[in-house]
Amino acid sequence: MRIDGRHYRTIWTEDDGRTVMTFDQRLLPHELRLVALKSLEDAAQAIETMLVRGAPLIGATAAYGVCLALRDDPSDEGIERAFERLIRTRPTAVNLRWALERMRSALRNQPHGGRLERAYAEAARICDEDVAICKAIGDHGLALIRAAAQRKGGGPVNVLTHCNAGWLATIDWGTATAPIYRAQEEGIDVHVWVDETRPRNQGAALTAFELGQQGIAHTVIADNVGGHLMQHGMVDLCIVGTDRTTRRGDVCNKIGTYLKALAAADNGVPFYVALPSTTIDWTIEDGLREVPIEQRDGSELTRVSGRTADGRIETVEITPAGSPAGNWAFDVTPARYVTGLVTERGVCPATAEGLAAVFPEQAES
Ligand SMILES: CSC[C@H](O)[C@@H](O)C(=O)COP(=O)(O)O
Repeated sequence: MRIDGRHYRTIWTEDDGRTVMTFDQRLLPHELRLVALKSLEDAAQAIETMLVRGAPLIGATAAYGVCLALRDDPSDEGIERAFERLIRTRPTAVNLRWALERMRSALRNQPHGGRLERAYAEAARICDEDVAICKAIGDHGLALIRAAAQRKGGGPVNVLTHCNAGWLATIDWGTATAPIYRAQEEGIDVHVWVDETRPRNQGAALTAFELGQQGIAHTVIADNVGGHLMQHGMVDLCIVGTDRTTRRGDVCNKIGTYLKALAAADNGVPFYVALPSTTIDWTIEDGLREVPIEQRDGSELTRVSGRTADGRIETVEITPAGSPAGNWAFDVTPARYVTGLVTERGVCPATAEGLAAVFPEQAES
């Protein structure tokens, strides 16, 4: 996707093909700062500090983190050390584990000599596949937006989204945003309600930024507005992403997603979740009991940052000193509130049978 007219992916290699480049998402939309990741520790800290974020991008960064680790130590122990360091960086997005396991099985039992090349090639394949997967999600989701446009028979299709499941969260295209970008290509009139997504404001900062850069009509709304808009017929469909979806279709996503799903169910608004197969955790069923929910520092809630009129980034306190803050970063939407899962192989019901029909080889393993 484009920033100031130039095409970027969110992660790429430069120079000798070994320096891993990304940009610091904590500074967007105010500054586009490119960052070179040069070591395992750089990659791990980029994930931990949310310099990069979003389930597929977390996975891809971890894959490159393994490559960077192998530059210092290509032994089996080196691979294990990298795995152990990276798996601890963030607990909820399952793409992290998926990417690390894939790297480990591509490298284990391979001669030490060619390991580094093999690692970089595998990480690049993970990225290329993610781009193709997101594009395919876009094609399948496009049919849903097209159908909404036909039902409506005029005026923009209003899509509500939460957090940033856009191209910044993936390698390119995004998951929830891919159908929107495809709709734009098809000339469908589309408008996006962008939940601000407190406390880190991924919607207000990142989704609004990327939609604006691609010329998509959008409006940023406070997190509590969506229900009101749905009651007044102002939302045609919701499309959100996910950090981990269980084999029976329970969806873990950014905190607040569940409340949007409840409001959508109460108002008969279709609620879709766009996801690559790499975000399905086939090892678990019950999202409420089995998905580890990240709890983050309360300061994310008690402080806000933004750019001042003279261009400085400032952080200010918004709560009384001493008030404790609870900061759960994700919640689980039970499958019964999900109208459909938009995957790279098509749209399916959020049920064990629905997912098994689309991914039979995974469901049986
Ligand atoms: C496609 S990324 C996963 C989600 O869709 C996204 O909404 C999300 O929750 C990302 O969380 P983050 O904490 O910013 O990494």
